[in-house]
Amino acid sequence: MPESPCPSPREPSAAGGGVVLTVVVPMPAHGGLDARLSYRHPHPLPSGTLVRVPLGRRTVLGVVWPEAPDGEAPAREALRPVQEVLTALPPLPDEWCALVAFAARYYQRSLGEVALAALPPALRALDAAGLQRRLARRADMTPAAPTAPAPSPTPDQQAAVQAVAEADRPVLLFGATGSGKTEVYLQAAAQVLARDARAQVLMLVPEINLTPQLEARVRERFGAAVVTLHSGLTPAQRLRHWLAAHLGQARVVLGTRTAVWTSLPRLRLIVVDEEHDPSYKSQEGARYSARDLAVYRAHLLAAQGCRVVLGSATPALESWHAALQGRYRLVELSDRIGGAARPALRLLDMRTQPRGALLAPALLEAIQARVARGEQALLLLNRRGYAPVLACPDCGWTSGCPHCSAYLVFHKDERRLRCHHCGHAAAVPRACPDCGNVDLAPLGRGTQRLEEHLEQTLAGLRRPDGAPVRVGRLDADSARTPQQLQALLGQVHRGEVDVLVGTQMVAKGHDFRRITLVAAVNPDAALFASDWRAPERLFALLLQAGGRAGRDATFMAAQGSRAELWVQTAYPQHPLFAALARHDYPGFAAQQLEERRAAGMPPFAHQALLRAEARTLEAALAWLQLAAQQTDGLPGRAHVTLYAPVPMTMVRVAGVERAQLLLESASRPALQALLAAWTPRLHALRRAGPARGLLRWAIDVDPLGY
Ligand SMILES: Nc1ncnc2c1ncn2[C@@H]1O[C@H](COP(=O)(O)OP(=O)(O)OP(=O)(O)O)[C@@H](O)[C@H]1O
Ligand SMILES: [Zn+2]
Repeated sequence: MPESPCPSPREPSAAGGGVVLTVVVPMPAHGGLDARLSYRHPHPLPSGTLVRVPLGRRTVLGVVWPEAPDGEAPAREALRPVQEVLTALPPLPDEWCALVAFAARYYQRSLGEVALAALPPALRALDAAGLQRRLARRADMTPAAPTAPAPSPTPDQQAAVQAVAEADRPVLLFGATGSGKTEVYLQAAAQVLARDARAQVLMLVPEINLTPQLEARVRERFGAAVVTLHSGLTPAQRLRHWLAAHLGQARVVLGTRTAVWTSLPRLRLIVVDEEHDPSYKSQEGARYSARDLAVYRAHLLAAQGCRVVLGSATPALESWHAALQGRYRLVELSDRIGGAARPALRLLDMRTQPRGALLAPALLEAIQARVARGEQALLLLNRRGYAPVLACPDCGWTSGCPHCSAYLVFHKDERRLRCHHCGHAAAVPRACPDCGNVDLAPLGRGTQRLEEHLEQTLAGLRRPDGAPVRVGRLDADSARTPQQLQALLGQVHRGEVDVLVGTQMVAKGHDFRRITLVAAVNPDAALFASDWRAPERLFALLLQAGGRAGRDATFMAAQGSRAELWVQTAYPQHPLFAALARHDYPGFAAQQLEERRAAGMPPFAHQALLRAEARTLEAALAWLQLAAQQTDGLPGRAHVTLYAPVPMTMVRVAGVERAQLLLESASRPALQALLAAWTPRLHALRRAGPARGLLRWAIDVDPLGY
């Protein structure tokens, strides 16, 4: 990422009896202002101070801002007084302001939008009195002594912890699944906290509810000094946790993507677990990457000795490339804890299996044998529902969504057809709407169908204790609430479920101890998807899924069992599988990077998308065409390639047509210069209103998917 100077606090200028303050207010860039406004106040206030100021007829939360680095004067029309200063809170740290300023600039959003979205929503509604009451009510967070002792680190882990402490650049912790990366994060955190009685640690994870074990582990280790920040909290909880972090009482913040914005006055270590996970990239508002911002944040705090660790068994190719170039320090954990073997790959050539078989007979036998021995099996099928389409074999009717360019998925248990994109639901028709045929057939397979199939085929099978086999399913339907999810995960951990079927949710960092066999039922679609990141994603998914097998070396030895990853595919010769069989991420990455280099794709080029949504596809495309013309003569233009506007792969969602324009450049500064000059032109173009029917547009810098 490009560097940005930390803006220096502004010397307030005299105006009337007091001073003029620059305050950032919640305002989207569409107004043509950059969301910095001037207000009067009797005396100077440090930058980062939270204030309440009038904006139009409302009173809003604002942040006293350091003067713009270019000294450009903010709009002065509205020299109204600051209404209230939230003196109960210390100002937001300079580094926080610098992070927000950078993100607004880099992702082409208004400062006010980014700054206010980075604060807890409940804070926006509080006045000084309300805040005082909140603070008084807050329970005292006395840092409790750790409740669980740390295991003694392996030599590899010890070396990794030391490398983190000594690193002069971001660390990429590359370690196989189950190699003890989490333990490295915990020990590195413990070291930082022990060295400085006020130091704080930020741990980012892709998803908190899916891996409650991790939260439990962090809490066991650091006691009451831990707070979480994620979307599952109530607004009041979120505010309470945020305040604890901002006031320095929370020493460890464990959170998802949005937690990267937490105000942490003494941040000294940032961990990004499973750094390859696409959920670190926001898909709305400012489309930021929490991983990239974490790296930038540590860079802002380099002088204070803040470190950042990105960890994964399958790093994003961008991160891997940075490590190869030496921009990141590569630290490896080479073995699984306890010497557990990595799963052996078994490819099942589906071209030679009985036609229409959901599971190859050999795989079914293997599952039966394992369950009969008291082991667990995990089956990955990345489609929820019973069947992805309902079809009429007579006339060819298919269950299309009336609002989207997608099929309605057949959910057998509720007898409904559901669109997974817009939420549209309809009863299953009794007969074909086109020809009246009553024998409609589900096409393809989803997790519900696989679950049903397994329940039928395994019906006679017994576990070692004589009990019948239990099949469980983990997907967005079976785990609609956090409670359902917790209950299901608990059943798997306690061994009450023998065969677990699920979407990619089953592949995430679970530490299930008795799983010995993992199978990918139908991964082929991803091999040839139009998205050029698909192979990278599939490799990560399969390797991570396989990583759930055989994690407990003692259990494996006692069972005399061998961890296996089975993959059903019609393309067993695909090079991706050869690399997977060798557990060879570096080999896979080298081959992918070579392809990307040859094709001039990221990380060898930098991209941005202009997306447009409109009532008609023509309107969306026409607006993108106008937008493209606006790039004429802009700085950086000569070094940026503009592609023709195209419909998105999923062109229609919820009745809205979507199109996009890709910009690409070998030079990030050139692309940034162009975007910065282009954005105000686009706002002006929109205000002038030449494109009828346009609903929204947005720029996505470093997009992850098309
Ligand atoms: N030094 C150690 N001594 C004993 N047990 C350990 C040690 N380090 C880790 N473990 C245990 O080994 C298992 C795997 O470790 P951990 O969860 O840290 O791995 P990981 O690399 O984060 O895994 P994944 O990437 O698959 O989520 C856990 O049950 C953990 O408690
Ligand atoms: Zn739909």
